[in-house]
Amino acid sequence: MEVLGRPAAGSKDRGILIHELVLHQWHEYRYLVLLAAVLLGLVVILYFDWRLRKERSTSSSTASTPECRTSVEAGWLDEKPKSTAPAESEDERSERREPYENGAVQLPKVFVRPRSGPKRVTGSIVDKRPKSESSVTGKIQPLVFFSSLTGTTERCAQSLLGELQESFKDYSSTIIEPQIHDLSYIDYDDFYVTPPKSHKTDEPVQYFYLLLLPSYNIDTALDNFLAHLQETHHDFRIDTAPLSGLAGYSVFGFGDGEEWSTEAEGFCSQAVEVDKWMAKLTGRKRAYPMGLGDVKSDSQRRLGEWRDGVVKVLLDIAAHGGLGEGVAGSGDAVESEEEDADEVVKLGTTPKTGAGRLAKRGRPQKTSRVDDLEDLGGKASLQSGDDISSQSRSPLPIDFTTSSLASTTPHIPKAMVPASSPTHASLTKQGYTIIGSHSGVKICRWTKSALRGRGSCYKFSFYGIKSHLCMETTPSLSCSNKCVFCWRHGTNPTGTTWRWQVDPPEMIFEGAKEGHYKKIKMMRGVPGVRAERFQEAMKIRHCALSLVGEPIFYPHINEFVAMLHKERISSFLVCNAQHPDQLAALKPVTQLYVSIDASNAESLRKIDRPLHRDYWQRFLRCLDILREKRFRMRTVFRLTLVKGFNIDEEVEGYADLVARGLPCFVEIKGVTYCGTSSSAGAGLTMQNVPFYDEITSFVEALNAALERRGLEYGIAAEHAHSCCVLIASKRFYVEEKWHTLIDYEKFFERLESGIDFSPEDYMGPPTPTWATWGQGGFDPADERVDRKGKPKIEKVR
Ligand SMILES: Cc1cc2nc3c(=O)[nH]c(=O)nc-3n(C[C@H](O)[C@H](O)[C@H](O)COP(=O)(O)O)c2cc1C
Ligand code: SF4
Repeated sequence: MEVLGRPAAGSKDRGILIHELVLHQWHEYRYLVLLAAVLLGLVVILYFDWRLRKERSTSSSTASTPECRTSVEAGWLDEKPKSTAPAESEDERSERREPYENGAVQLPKVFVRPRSGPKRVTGSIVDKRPKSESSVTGKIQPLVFFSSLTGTTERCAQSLLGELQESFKDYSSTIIEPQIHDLSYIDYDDFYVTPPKSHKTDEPVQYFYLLLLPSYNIDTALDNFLAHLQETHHDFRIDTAPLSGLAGYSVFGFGDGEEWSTEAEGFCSQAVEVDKWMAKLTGRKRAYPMGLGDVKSDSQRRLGEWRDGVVKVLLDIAAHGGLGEGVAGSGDAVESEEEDADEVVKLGTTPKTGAGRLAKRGRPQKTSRVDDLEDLGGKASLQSGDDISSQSRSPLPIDFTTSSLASTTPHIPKAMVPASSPTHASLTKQGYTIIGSHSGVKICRWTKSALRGRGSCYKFSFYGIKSHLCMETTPSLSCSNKCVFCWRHGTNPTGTTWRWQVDPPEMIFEGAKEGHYKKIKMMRGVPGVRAERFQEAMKIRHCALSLVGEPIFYPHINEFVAMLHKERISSFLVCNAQHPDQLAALKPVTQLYVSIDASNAESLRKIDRPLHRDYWQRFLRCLDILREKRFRMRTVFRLTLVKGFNIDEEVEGYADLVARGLPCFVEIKGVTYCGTSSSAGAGLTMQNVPFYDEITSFVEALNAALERRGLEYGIAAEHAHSCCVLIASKRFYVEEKWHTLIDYEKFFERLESGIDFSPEDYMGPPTPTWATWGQGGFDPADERVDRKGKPKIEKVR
């Protein structure tokens, strides 16, 4: 082993020698080596720096997105060119910058210097909000919105408008004169889905909404507004904050502090809710805190304070181009946890969470869709005294097609028209008898006229219905339209879904008959009432389910109609073509109408002002359903002509609709002007009522258009006195004579037989000659009188 160790010892000595030599050299030259290394490093750094400068000055083609700009870089990019070119104006500069903001022009690539050590983040927070959200561009247009039932809020809104106009008159370069809108008469889609479009394309405008709202714990139009805000927020097709383009908004609520002393008890509860939804829809752009005023004490003072605050904010936005951080008193856009808490309900926590929270406010409690159904049925049975099994046997045909997940349907359904409500008072004043909580009955002027032997309405001339034997009623005072010609004086409840307590059909039927007979009896002492007619009138033979509202909206409409038929009362049911599912489920009635108020979607939107967004699809589906039903019951299109709305150039469109629905009859009628403030608010005046000549010209044109399409129709009858003409299918033209009358006895016989039957099976005798086209349509057995009761000579065309 020693022999082997020798060579190893020699090589070790050599290694030590080399090591010592290197060490010696290092000590000798170390300063020189270090100096050379430092110099080399400097040269390398200078080289890269030169390369970078050269690249910056020549490159113009590599991309960078605006989001990538740090504040320093942004400063560099926006720096004025150091050339000798003439100075740019601000407009020119903004024009030059605009393409960067659009991302249309590509910016020079920013060189990122490699760094050693931990990563350092520099620059300001990148604002990813849309431009419209973070700053105001162009002029500001304040819009005052109000809702009012008894006029208080309207008056305050009008004077606020004047004060705002005065405040901003010297700021016309930045603030456009404020405007006012009644929430009952605007199309929500125009203002509350996205902000309105500015008419002046050259001048960008941003809107500032000021909402003045009362609160009602009964159903009013405000419930629809709230439902619209909620549905818009939850609509999966649109952004959850589609109003973020507004410059800002603020709400002022009016309430009664004596009755509802605290917010928890419901003081200004609806204004509070609107404010909450507006915060969501605008992406939290509450520009000034909500104001609340007690109409019994401090509302004027509070409104004044709120107005001053809002004016300051508006001037501030106009001056600084945005809400900024420090608007006095506004705080954060979220004023309470409520706005977020609601999201929790939406995302699926138990409905009780939301219910408890909202109950605090004294407003309807949110619940799930399943709860809505069960509760509605359950409550209905409790209300009516029906047993639970009978309720569960007949589920309510509620229309959920437009209801959202977080429905506004109250947990405890409210009365549609409570006895204490202004709607009740208004309808009673108009002569309606309110039955239960959602139905009404009224005797019409033709019933009174027939009792006095002064003529029946067109239904006698066309179908053989004597007006004094006819009851006009509706099981639903609510409907899903806001027609410009509606008689309801704008106060009635409207809704896309049935969300009220449900009265049993027996109660409505008994109540309607009682109310009708009571009114007939009141005619006993009226001069001219004929004894025999009075006697006859004490047995109702016909029922027009058409008064106001939407009869098929009532969940038990089929049961109600069956009760009429059981007592051999014929049924004429008019619906507004907005509820196809209910229409499809409707069992035979004597005559089924759909209102055809326009020939195209745009015109229908203007005249019927439907609440359903898919109103036109619903309308067309109803026509298809009517077409299917045409061999099972008499089907009718009812056209109500309103001059300036739905007559001009619409003949061909109406003819197309007839071709689609193939109704047995088409009734064409001129609108009746009811002279209410609501019709005036809708832009309707006496000028919109067509003359009978205009009606007849339209009818002739429509008849010709049907003929051109090869459709077998003809003008069958007229009743000039009601401005009404009947076009009928040739199915009712037998042996050279129109047979538009109905054989009611045959109708009941067929119905009771349980065997399928068609309209021809209960076709009556020929239409009387005096009622046919060209004869005027006034029954010669009656006496025609003028408004003062003086005999009048019937003019025959
Ligand atoms: C039937 C009815 C219900 C009301 N409900 C409430 C309510 O729940 N909370 C509230 O603060 N005020 C309530 N009020 C008071 C009104 O909001 C208040 O009178 C308001 O000024 C009415 O405004 P308007 O005249 O513009 O319709 C109610 C008033 C009535 C007649
Ligand atoms: S459908 Fe009838 S009740 Fe409803 S708004 Fe139109 S006219 Fe009035």
